[in-house]
Amino acid sequence: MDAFKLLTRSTKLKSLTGQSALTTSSRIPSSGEAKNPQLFRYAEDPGFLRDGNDSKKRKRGDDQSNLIEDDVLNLDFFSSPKGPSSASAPNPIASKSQRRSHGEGADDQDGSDQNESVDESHVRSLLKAHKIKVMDLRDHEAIQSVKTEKLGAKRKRRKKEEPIPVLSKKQQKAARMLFPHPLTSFQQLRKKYHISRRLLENIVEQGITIPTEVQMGSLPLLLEHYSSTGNSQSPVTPEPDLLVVAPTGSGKTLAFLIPIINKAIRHHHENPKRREILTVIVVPTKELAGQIVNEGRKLVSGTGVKITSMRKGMRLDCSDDDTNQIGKEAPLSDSVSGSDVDDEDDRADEGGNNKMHSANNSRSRNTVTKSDVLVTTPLSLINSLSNNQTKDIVPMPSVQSLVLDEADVLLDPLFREQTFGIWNACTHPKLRTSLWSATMGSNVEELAKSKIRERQQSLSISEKTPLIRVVVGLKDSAVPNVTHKLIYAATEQGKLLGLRQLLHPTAMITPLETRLRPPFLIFTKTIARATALHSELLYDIPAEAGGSSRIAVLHSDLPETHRSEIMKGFRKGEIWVIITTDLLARGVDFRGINGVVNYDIPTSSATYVHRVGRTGRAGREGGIAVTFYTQEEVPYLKSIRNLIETSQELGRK
Ligand SMILES: Nc1ncnc2c1ncn2[C@@H]1O[C@H](COP(=O)(O)OP(=O)(O)OP(=O)(O)O)[C@@H](O)[C@H]1O
Repeated sequence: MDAFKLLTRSTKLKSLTGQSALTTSSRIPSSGEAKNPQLFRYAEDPGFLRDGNDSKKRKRGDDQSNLIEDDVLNLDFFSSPKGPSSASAPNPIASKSQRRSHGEGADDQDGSDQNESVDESHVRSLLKAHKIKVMDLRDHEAIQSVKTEKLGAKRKRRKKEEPIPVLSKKQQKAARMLFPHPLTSFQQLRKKYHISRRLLENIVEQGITIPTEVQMGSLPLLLEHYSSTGNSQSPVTPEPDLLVVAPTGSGKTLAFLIPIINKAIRHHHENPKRREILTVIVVPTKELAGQIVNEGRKLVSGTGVKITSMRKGMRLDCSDDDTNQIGKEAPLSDSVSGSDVDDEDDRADEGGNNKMHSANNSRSRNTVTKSDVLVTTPLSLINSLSNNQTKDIVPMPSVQSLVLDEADVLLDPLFREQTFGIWNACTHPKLRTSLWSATMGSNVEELAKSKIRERQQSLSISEKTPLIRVVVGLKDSAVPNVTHKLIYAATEQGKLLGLRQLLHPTAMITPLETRLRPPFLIFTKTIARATALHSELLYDIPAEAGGSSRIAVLHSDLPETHRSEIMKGFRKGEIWVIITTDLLARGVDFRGINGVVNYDIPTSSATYVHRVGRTGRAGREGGIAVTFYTQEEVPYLKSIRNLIETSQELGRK
């Protein structure tokens, strides 16, 4: 009897278009990098752009542009009003003729490759094809006031007493849509945005050649203010605060690292004797912090920029006075003491990071970090700034960029107070904040908006900067390139049986599309269940194949060194299966993971999105997400099923 089939009333989800079971299993994430890391890559078919201009689609586009009245088109949240610099900063919503009259055409010919000579309709087609939506999130009043100012000035010329019309909601929505030129090649980073040559070399050296959608949409916004001269003394447009929602594995890390590293390189250039923390990146887990530092170190190689992860006992040197100079001993005080970080220790990978702390505990307690970029969990930094919460939080006046990665979790009640504490500690008047995640509810947007407003008021900052939102694909949806299986297991015993069949697939009874080849992750809802499942499966892998060493359990109760060892072992391919909790659900990037098993059903859609997003990264095809559920877990099924259908729909479009 086919026990597996008996237990598996597999839900009837439509299969992805053109994705047969055979192709799913013949090309799996562990078989290598995708040729193209983009998720919505049918955009590369030139026919698509032709289609994008066909009558049906054009009609939709025209509808949209029809909504944008002439006057609304004049709204330009980016450009500085006049001056030579504004000529070459492409106004994302100005008409072609307006841009020509501002001399933008000349810039196209001068500095950049042919992609930049694209006209506005092509820009819109590109953004649409790659499912990139950019929107100004400022309050209606702010938009209205820009509108009013512009209209007011115009009408003054026409007829003084004429009342200023109020924008309808529809018009306001249309006015908020922005169409910035997307980044179509990494070479543009240098040609157009003048990033450091070495930084570009470091990107290219990693074999990164095609920008992903989130990079296409967000990098121009974060770099545009230097696009004219390459000189930070004269930024041409205000750098915005940014909210980015883009699928898991779509390259958000690179999208926020490139601008902040470039900023640090400029800072060193302009202040050769000064090193201070310019950027704080806050993440929910130590695993993610370690990973970002590793990614960052590849990018900063040879640039003089230093990126460090926050460790227990580490003291920060946040002073912005001249005593904080490279090569000089930092001043000692209550919150700032000790010597500089040993580069050797500091350069280590995740395991090494911890090595320093455990092997040299007393020394690390006095460590000062004089890094340019600090990556930290909320609690580690708060503890460091408040002497383990025994004193007031020390401000960090030098920090100019605050990055909240997995922002929805960081603004969740669990972390919110700590995250806001860090945000408040960043007192630089020009602080820019960016929030990144694959899922972001509207409450997060509202929280971010009100925090930015509150901070500006409390620090009496009069400069009004744009708050821009970039969305790639559909907000809060799972990656479209993963095959989802919902498997009814009836009971706990049924789950175990089902899982064993994934571990030991038998051609006869395991459906082809459900075969899961290592490496993969198994998620449980609690540490206790993860531990129990690990004990249960420990001897399932035969000794000839490596036995119990191939399967590990990872959760937050384990010592940091142990956690790092497991992460390293998995990355090296020594460990094949990790049983874990939601500790590894977010941000962690193991490139060639073939699948994810939800041994316990996720209790929220966001958790589902992040867990299954550990596979199918950077455009890799063939990842599988298997979710077991028992009778008790049925109530959670509906939202997950809807989410899967939406993501499949997205993949088909
Ligand atoms: N342009 C690119 N070309 C090829 N690979 C890329 C590119 N950009 C990023 N990657 C790779 O894609 C993988 C996923 O990137 P990253 O971890 O930044 O995703 P993410 O969007 O932050 O995902 P998550 O939401 O899960 O945190 C990484 O291995 C990264 O090196």
